[in-house]
Amino acid sequence: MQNKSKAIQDLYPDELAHCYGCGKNNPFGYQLKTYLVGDETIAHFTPDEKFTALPGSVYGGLVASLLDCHGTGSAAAFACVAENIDLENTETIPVRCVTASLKVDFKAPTPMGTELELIGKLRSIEGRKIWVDMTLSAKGIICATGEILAIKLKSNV
Ligand SMILES: CCCCCCCC(=O)SCCNC(=O)CCNC(=O)[C@H](O)C(C)(C)COP(=O)(O)OP(=O)(O)OC[C@H]1O[C@@H](n2cnc3c(N)ncnc32)[C@H](O)[C@@H]1OP(=O)(O)O
Repeated sequence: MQNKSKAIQDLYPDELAHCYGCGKNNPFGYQLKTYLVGDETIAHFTPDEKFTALPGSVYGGLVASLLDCHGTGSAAAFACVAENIDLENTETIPVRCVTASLKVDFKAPTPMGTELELIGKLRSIEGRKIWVDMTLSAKGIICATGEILAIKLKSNV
């Protein structure tokens, strides 16, 4: 697999870049960015206090939504690699992945105001079904794990 200097979400065409979690064209959203590095994907996000659950820790819905968008971004990246799409030399990708299933396990409180690191690993690709395993960590401690089943849409709509 290849190293990637551009986020996979920045390769979505403009009309599909409004996702609240990861769309580069949504000024109100998180604009999460997933990078392919070797055979893994990586993303970072630093939550602020509006995402509070218990004082000092992050609301689980945010954790789930970060895993959701990192998962679909990772699935799109892994699908592109499997299809020999050269991510380094393209402006937009033809692959669209959406979440069919997302499982989150909360392992430890996710701290507020600390950069979170999301890592994705491809488990398998079977036709249009792409499974990705993920971790969300803070300062090297795994706060949550996620498993996503992303489905590659049939058309490019
Ligand atoms: C491009 C920018 C993307 C940004 C995305 C950001 C992340 C998101 O939040 S996406 C939004 C949340 N997700 C959605 O709204 C998706 C809603 N669901 C759907 O649209 C459809 O159910 C969809 C597209 C997932 C699948 O529909 P369709 O394309 O008709 O495929 P379908 O034939 O039903 O399923 C394909 C395969 O997946 C399997 N599958 C589908 N859903 C599930 C599920 N929940 N669990 C297990 N397997 C499933 C099916 O059994 C089938 O398997 P097989 O090929 O072996 O028979």
